[in-house]
Amino acid sequence: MDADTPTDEVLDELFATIESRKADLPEDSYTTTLFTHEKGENYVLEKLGEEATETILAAKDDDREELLYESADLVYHLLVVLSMNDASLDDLREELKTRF
Ligand SMILES: N=c1c2ncn([C@@H]3O[C@H](COP(=O)(O)OP(=O)(O)OP(=O)(O)O)[C@@H](O)[C@H]3O)c2ncn1[C@@H]1O[C@H](COP(=O)(O)O)[C@@H](O)[C@H]1O
Repeated sequence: MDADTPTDEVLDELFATIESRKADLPEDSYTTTLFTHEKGENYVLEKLGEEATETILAAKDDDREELLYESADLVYHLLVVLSMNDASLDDLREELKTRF
């Protein structure tokens, strides 16, 4: 693995950014719009479902590039849902580790 290969730190950095957005709610932030939407958590859950559907369609189309794009959207929205429910990326890691 060369120095440019992303590591799991990418997820840590992303989750830290999401948590920062939740705390500060800066303007001009898509993440802020998710935390403050008038429909509340339901809006983010709808987006999560949309991204899951888009990921499924990309996989069915055998479109690797699109699959990765939509998978990234899906992971991002899932991390927002975890943050909204006061769960962390480490909590998810712990749950996954129990399944080894
Ligand atoms: N990883 C993401 C990320 N992935 C997806 N998205 C947003 O999620 C939205 C997805 O909605 P849509 O699917 O409708 O948009 P789309 O993907 O362009 O369109 P489709 O082709 O998928 O239909 C888009 O507006 C994307 O910009 C993200 N927004 C932010 N991040 C990360 O969060 C950080 C903070 O972002 P801000 O809060 O906006 O500063 C950024 O630096 C990124 O690291």
